[in-house]
Amino acid sequence: MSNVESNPQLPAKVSDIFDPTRWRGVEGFDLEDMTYHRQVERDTSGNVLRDLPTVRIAFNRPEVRNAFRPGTVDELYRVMDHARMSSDVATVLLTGNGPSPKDGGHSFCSGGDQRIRGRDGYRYAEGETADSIDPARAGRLHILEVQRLMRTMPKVVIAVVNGWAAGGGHSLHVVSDLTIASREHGKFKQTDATVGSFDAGYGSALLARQVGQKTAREIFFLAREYSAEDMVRMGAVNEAVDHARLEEVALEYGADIAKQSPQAIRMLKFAFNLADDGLAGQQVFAGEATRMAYMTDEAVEGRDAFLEKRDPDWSAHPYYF
Ligand SMILES: CC(C)(COP(=O)(O)OP(=O)(O)OC[C@H]1O[C@@H](n2cnc3c(N)ncnc32)[C@H](O)[C@@H]1OP(=O)(O)O)[C@@H](O)C(=O)NCCC(=O)NCCSC(=O)c1cc(O)c2ccccc2c1O
Repeated sequence: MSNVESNPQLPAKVSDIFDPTRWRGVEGFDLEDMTYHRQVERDTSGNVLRDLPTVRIAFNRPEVRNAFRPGTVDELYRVMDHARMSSDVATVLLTGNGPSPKDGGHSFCSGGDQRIRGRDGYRYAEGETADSIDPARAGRLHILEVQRLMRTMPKVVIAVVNGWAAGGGHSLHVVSDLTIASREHGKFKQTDATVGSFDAGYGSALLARQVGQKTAREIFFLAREYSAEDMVRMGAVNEAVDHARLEEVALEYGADIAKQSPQAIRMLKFAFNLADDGLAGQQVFAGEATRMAYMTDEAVEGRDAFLEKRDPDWSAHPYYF
């Protein structure tokens, strides 16, 4: 065992391809269904030298193919929002821990936990099954709130599909900015209609933008299984990667993203979203345009003139064409 690997500060190995030397657990979260790690550089003894600009968010219910229940979604939203507000984070990797201790199956996410699905959405429950549902709390469909957060956060979200992406898990990969998938274990299946559900928002409409109308309808209407290579051919996955190298390659993506201008990345993400997101997309893009405007001397003159109770002097600011 090397010095690094014997360092007691290393986080637990939460997944088969998780390299504890590349990460530290993010403190301040009491997580049950998710894990949250920050990429770090360590010295030869394994001590953290500095944080690096990628975070790893992972579903941690491999025994049910990383299905999400309301508490899982609450945790996912909290850590995703923390990543959104961390100004030194450029890239979010969304993945699943595993494989399953029960049968060795690999999963990214298999969508809503069907055992606690009620007639009004997914129900909070003390235990794992329907008999422990909390009747005082309404059903939730708030994975859609997570989708909107992923879509509107000014960071690149990469789905790192290490196993099954099914149902609502499939939609999470669709809404991610980029997807890389395990060549051996990455499997895609849109099971919504099989269980009487339908993501009629990003999960279907955005998929049709990515793969075309006929193919998207095939994926939803037939609920067939597709490999990572199939999805690369269809245009929904950027790259199929050897399973053992999946997280390493995801970090290489993160390193390349971190070489680009943060401002350019967020303007590009919001520009890619704009047409499909309508006025809500325009609002997000326009907010960043306003931020850039505030950085100019021209906008400073407008503010200063107001505070100094005088007319603004625009003479130094031409009508550019
Ligand atoms: C993902 C699979 C194709 C994998 O098949 P495989 O044969 O490899 O594994 P098993 O089927 O044997 O599963 C092992 C183990 O895990 C349990 N499990 C798997 N998925 C779930 C799940 N989603 N919920 C509960 N439990 C699950 C399975 O029962 C086994 O348990 P054992 O006790 O028997 O060991 C396959 O598992 C599969 O098809 N899974 C179901 C996928 C699915 O239909 N997901 C739900 C789709 S609907 C949805 O996600 C959804 C959620 C929302 O919140 C929405 C909100 C708004 C709009 C739409 C929404 C939406 O569509």
